[in-house]
Amino acid sequence: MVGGHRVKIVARLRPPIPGELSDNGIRIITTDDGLPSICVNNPRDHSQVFKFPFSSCYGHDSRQEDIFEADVRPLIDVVYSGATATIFAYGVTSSGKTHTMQGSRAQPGVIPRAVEALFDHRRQMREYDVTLSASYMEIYRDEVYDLFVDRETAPKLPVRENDAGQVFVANLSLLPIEDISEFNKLYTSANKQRSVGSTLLNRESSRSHAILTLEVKLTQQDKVLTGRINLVDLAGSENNKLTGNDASRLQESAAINKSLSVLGQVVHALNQGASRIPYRNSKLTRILQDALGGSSVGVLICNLAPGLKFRQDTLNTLNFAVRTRNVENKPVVNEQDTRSAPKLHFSAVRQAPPKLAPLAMAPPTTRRPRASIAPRNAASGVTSAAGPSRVPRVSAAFHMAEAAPYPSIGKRRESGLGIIRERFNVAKKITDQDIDDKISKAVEAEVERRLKEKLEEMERQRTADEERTRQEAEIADTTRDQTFEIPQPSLPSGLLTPLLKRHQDLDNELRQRLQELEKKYERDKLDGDIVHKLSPKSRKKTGRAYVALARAHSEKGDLQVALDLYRKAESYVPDNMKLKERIIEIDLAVSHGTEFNPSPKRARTRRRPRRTTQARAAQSSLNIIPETSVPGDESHEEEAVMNLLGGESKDDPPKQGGRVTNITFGVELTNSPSKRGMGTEAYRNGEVRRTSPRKRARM
Ligand SMILES: Nc1ncnc2c1ncn2[C@@H]1O[C@H](COP(=O)(O)OP(=O)(O)OP(=O)(O)O)[C@@H](O)[C@H]1O
Repeated sequence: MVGGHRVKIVARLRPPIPGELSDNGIRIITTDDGLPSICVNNPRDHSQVFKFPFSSCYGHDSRQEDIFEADVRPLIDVVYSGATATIFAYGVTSSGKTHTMQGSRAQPGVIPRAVEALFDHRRQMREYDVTLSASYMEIYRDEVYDLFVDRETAPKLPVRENDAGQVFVANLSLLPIEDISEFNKLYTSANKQRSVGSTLLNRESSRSHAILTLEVKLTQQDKVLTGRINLVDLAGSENNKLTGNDASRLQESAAINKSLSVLGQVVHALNQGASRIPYRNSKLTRILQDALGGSSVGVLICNLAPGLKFRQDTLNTLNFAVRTRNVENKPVVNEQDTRSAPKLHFSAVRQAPPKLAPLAMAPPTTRRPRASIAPRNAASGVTSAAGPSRVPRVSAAFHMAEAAPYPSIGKRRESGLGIIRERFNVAKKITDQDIDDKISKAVEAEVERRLKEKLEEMERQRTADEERTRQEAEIADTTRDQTFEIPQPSLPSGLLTPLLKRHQDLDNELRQRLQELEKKYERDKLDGDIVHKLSPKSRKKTGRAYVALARAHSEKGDLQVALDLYRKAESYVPDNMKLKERIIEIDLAVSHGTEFNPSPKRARTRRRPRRTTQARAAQSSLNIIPETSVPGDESHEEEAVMNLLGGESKDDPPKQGGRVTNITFGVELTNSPSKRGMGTEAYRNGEVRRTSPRKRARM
């Protein structure tokens, strides 16, 4: 064990991009104790400034190398010591995550610099035999794809867990890399496969989470140290009003927002010391399990976008960062004795799981076709089953070297499975078919074992519940028997009535208890999935119910309970920005012990009548962008949200008669000259957006 390690937070503010309006609403200052802080004006009350101190904060003029040298290079030593490090870039769409991680040819980001540093370091490790390998996956709409496999044929990869509880992506390629130029070729080609799309906020917006893993294997006699660095470029959270997403983008966006919302729930559960951490609620969190409360050294780079339109997202990101910095990991050194079976890691299949090693000795059995092998046969004319409908990157933002066509990479393009085959062939001189059989059998056995375990666990639970119920029934029976043993004729009339009534009550109680147990059993079974099993309407309804409950608690001053309930609501309506806003406010009020003043519940507003074509034409001739004209607009959603939260609006005047309120984000509250009134006119891409009549009426 290397020792407890908190996730390190690095904040980076990008410069305004051409055509984008900027203001001084987000700044970096250095506090008296020398810590840099991100300062953000409250978007709802410009007289408030929120401060978020982090160990590293980078302004719009920061250089790629500044971040790398200060916050990433130290991790290279960690990797060479045999531990795992994970760096993930988090932030709203277009905040600069891909720029920070990949960069461009002129400004290479964390990834190319890390690769260079890993190769540089290798030269110093003369006493070891060092090999470097890479795997690269993307999580697109909650499915995992191998970016080193042609995207037309890439199958969805399953996420599994080995006996040691390590999560891994089965059949993910782990390719050896000899030098930087070889990596560049692979990486450039793979990036072209990544799902990207154009939105109003980003011409090349990542529609998936991408995880590149670089693995270093240090061999010295019988010992093998395995260090890894996971470099994660998360897809950005999206406000569909700003992105102008169409229907297909909306689905992608929902998947992105959902997985990021689960990420937030995982961090929250870890902070609360919860017994159940909802890692399994999304593939992203399952795969990042090791980096969040696991055995990896973690660095979170929070990318922030300037400008008023991103202000709420910035606060969401910073709030997530504040919560994440409390997550503690327990890094371990991955050392193996080569005489024993190697361990498995989520990113690697080249290492056979412990169970696989002895299988090489077993006699060959009948071959079973494996779905994951199908794409490998694509070259020989065999097409795979329906592939993912992903959007290819039209032009990779990152071109470190001229892309080489895959065939030139030759053997190194072999999948992890292929590498296992190759190794076994050398060692035991057995056929591909034998190895496929053994691997299939091992995987099947593992799946069967897990299923059995799960069923046994459920059975144990049911038996325990039944036993309890039986005992309760016995008590009830005893009571009844005793009741009937009493010689009735000798009793005065009316004496039995209370006893019989009690018996009746017990029966009812027992029946009720049984029903509760059944419900609980069903609930437990559904727990992880329940949100996804509900229809959108039911999700909204449930979310609304939680919000009502949360609101009642917050009005009573029971903020912690209210916060938990709001978070519960968020798992049902993860896209609800208003709800996120409320969570941040209460979270900060709870963590700083300050007062929270819930706004009064507003009466439901009547829905505006649909605009006619003529009205729309008249509006467009005035060149005004009405709020409801944004493609993919969800004004009805917005209204539901307002109902959900009592009908507040971003344009609401500050509470408490315009005085500075005590809602403190971050650590400290300062006053700045009031800029109130700015919120009455919204700006988008330089065009003035007229405030809607509905909002004007409210102001
Ligand atoms: N620090 C920076 N300096 C200069 N340009 C930047 C910087 N950060 C981001 N940009 C530019 O901003 C735009 C958006 O950045 P990028 O694509 O990296 O955002 P993103 O967070 O990855 O977005 P998405 O989540 O939509 O993929 C790009 O044109 C990028 O070149």
